[in-house]
Amino acid sequence: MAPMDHAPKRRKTNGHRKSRTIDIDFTLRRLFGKSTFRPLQREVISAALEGHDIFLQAATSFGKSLCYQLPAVVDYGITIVVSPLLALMNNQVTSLQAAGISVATINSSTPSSIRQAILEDLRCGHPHTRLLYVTPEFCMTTTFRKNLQTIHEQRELSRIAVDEAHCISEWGHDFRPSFKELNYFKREFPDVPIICVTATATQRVRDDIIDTLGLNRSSLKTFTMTTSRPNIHYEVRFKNDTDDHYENFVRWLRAVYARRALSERRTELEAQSTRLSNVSGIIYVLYRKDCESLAGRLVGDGIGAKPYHAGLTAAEKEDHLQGWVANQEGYDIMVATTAFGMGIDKEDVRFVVHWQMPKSFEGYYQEAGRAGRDQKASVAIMYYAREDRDRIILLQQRDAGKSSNGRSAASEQAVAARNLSLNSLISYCETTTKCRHALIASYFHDPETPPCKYACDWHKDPAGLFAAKERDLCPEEWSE
Ligand SMILES: Nc1ncnc2c1ncn2[C@@H]1O[C@H](COP(=O)(O)OP(=O)(O)OP(=O)(O)O)[C@@H](O)[C@H]1O
Repeated sequence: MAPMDHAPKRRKTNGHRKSRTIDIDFTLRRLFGKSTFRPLQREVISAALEGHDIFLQAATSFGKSLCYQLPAVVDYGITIVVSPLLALMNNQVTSLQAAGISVATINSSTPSSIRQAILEDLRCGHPHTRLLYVTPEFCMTTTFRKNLQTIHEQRELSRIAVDEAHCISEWGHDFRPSFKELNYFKREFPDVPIICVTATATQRVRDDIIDTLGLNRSSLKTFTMTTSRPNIHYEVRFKNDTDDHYENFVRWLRAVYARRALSERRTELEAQSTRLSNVSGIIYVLYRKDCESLAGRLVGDGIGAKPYHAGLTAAEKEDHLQGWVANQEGYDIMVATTAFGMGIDKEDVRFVVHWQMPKSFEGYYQEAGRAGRDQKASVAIMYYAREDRDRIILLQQRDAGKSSNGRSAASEQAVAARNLSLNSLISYCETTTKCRHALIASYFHDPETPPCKYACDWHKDPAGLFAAKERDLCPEEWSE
């Protein structure tokens, strides 16, 4: 059954965006259940409703999705949301449907009967659907493009939203070639505004996205916010290949449990019927085999953990994900390969651990950003070993070497950008003289250094950090 559509009635604009009074505060409260806008959300939404192309860059968990979802429900017609993440599409569709908004997705997991029903809705040119989430690959199909033509002729194509827009750029860390084809939208529908959102884009990536999509720079509104996540406590823990950092992690986790067991906190948790061990977290590992073995080891020690990687069956993945999202006993920690959790809006992730350093600065920031989306205090710990660093450098060099024959200048630059990102992350790990929040802000060229109220290892104990590095890392001459 189609969900009830509580959104205000659509108004056609005969091709012109009339300035009209829309009570976006009312919609925010009634449909999205939020009492106030976060800083800048109102400005972005107003600019979208005025018909501007928009580039929005803001920290993880800022609330970027609302900036295209709210205009979609108060405006006329349909908004097409292009996203590279299946989880994001499914997660957003579920929560918007629960709010009574007419929303749909076509992706590889959409059953064919539902896909047909959605395409039927589009074919008429006056779709009932307000937001349609699709992959960049689907945007290239002839049927979809034909449907879009019809909708556009009926003046019902409201706007295009591109989520995780850094994927468009060859210099972005998640580059997907099919994203390059998204220039189709401005070519075919120059009057339809585009809003792109991302948490991670350097100036160069930003320029590349704007050029690739063919956005009009003179009318483009760019909003770049700080990348700062003040509620995340960033920490680097040093190790070397001879250390098994498992004990170090379990000790830390048990100390967290112990703090929750202190009388006042315990009473509070009991009143909320929350388990003492319900400290939700993600451990990112680089290799699939580590997923299984680490999850198994944690379970052996009585800690609820599940693996999540591409080798699991769809049913296993679904079970592990749902159990984790619902804070079920036995599912507290997801041990996952990279990128797990992107697009999944689980608010109460209290910690993110990188079992090894990841491959890029942006990837690290995005993954650590899964923590504390409810704005409450959370922890991001990275275990750093110079041996891991060297293995990753080697892998990167091999990958670059494989594609070096006949490489274009642009690809050369992309390789250079990846090296820069990795080197910056190495430098972040090796630095023991600066605030972690400041280092992150500096990588993303934030105009201001964010305040840090003892929310990083350096601010908390600079001497201890320095001593740990000296003591625990393998000396440089051994790590060659
Ligand atoms: N004005 C608001 N008031 C309260 N909560 C909000 C508001 N806007 C968004 N949120 C909530 O903030 C959380 C994060 O929003 P969203 O998923 O859009 O993040 P994002 O900016 O896309 O982050 P990421 O890049 O990490 O995916 C969601 O739970 C959302 O409901």
